[in-house]
Amino acid sequence: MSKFTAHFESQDFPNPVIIDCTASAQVSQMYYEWINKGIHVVTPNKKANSGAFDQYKRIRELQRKSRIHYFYEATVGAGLPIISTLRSLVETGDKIVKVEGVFSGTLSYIFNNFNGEKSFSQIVSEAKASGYTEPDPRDDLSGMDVARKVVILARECGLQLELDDVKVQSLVPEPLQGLTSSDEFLNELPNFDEEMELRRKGAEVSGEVLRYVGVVDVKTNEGRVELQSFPKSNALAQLSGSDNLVSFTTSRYLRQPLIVRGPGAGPEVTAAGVFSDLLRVAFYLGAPS
Ligand SMILES: NC(=O)C1=CN([C@@H]2O[C@H](COP(=O)(O)OP(=O)(O)OC[C@H]3O[C@@H](n4cnc5c(N)ncnc54)[C@H](OP(=O)(O)O)[C@@H]3O)[C@@H](O)[C@H]2O)C=CC1
Ligand SMILES: N[C@@H](CC=O)C(=O)O
Repeated sequence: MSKFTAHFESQDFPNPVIIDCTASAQVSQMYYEWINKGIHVVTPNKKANSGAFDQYKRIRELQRKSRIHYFYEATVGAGLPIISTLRSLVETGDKIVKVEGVFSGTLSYIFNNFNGEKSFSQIVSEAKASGYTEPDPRDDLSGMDVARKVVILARECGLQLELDDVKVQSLVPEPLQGLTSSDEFLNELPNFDEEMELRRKGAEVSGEVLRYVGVVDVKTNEGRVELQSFPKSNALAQLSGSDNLVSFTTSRYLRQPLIVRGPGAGPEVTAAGVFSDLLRVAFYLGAPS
């Protein structure tokens, strides 16, 4: 842990909460210790819940048997109520069949704006400047950020999925996969604009648009992340900005899935998601609502 060490003990404060707003796996490895010390944890960081299943299970079991809270609503959909919706479906006895849709604000923004007016690399830079991407945008373009969300949602559904089990279609051009820095990657990306433009035109000639989707299939115990083309009449084709659209097909919502849609990335909505979790901790601890 180079930059960060939590020095305080829980008894120094009446109800300590640590909010981890990094994307660091190292920081997320501290959660067990913090919860064990009586420190509540709130985070938009996906690393703990999409890391090794045993570690995740250890945290969840400790948190369940302690009176310590661990909230991570913003790990999927930023400020949108995705985790809480899924939880309330499961807790009220519904059976989840499938969770699918656009889970990435960055890739939504990119494909919602990739209409022939600007190059692919230009739109990637805009997504980064808008604060939608991960600290390293390759995490978005490689599909790993969506794959992590697929794992998080799958585990909420009761599956024991590991990140490696998710089939991922990466959008990082093969020759750029070995680059060490994200700056180098962004500098090289324009060289592959033509390749992406061909894919876009391929969908366009059939009257379709490209969308990057994630799927948790509970029946087959599978997760996948892929670029698909959709007719313009499809709800996914009508997204705008950084919209996420998450569709829950369940026993209760079988013919007509329950849908949550809205901006799914960016500093404001993410901060709101994290703040809402913090208020929930305070409320559960007895603060007036
Ligand atoms: N941006 C978004 O729309 C959303 C983001 N999230 C999640 O929120 C988290 C943060 O994302 P975002 O705010 O965009 O990323 P940023 O890169 O803007 O912020 C990350 C911050 O974490 C700090 N940091 C990194 N490692 C450490 C460490 N070991 N100790 C202390 N500080 C550290 C960085 O400091 P420094 O700059 O000094 O390196 C930086 O200030 C990620 O986990 C992301 O997945 C979730 C939902 C939406
Ligand atoms: N980079 C992510 C941020 C939220 O998780 C995204 O684009 O969705």
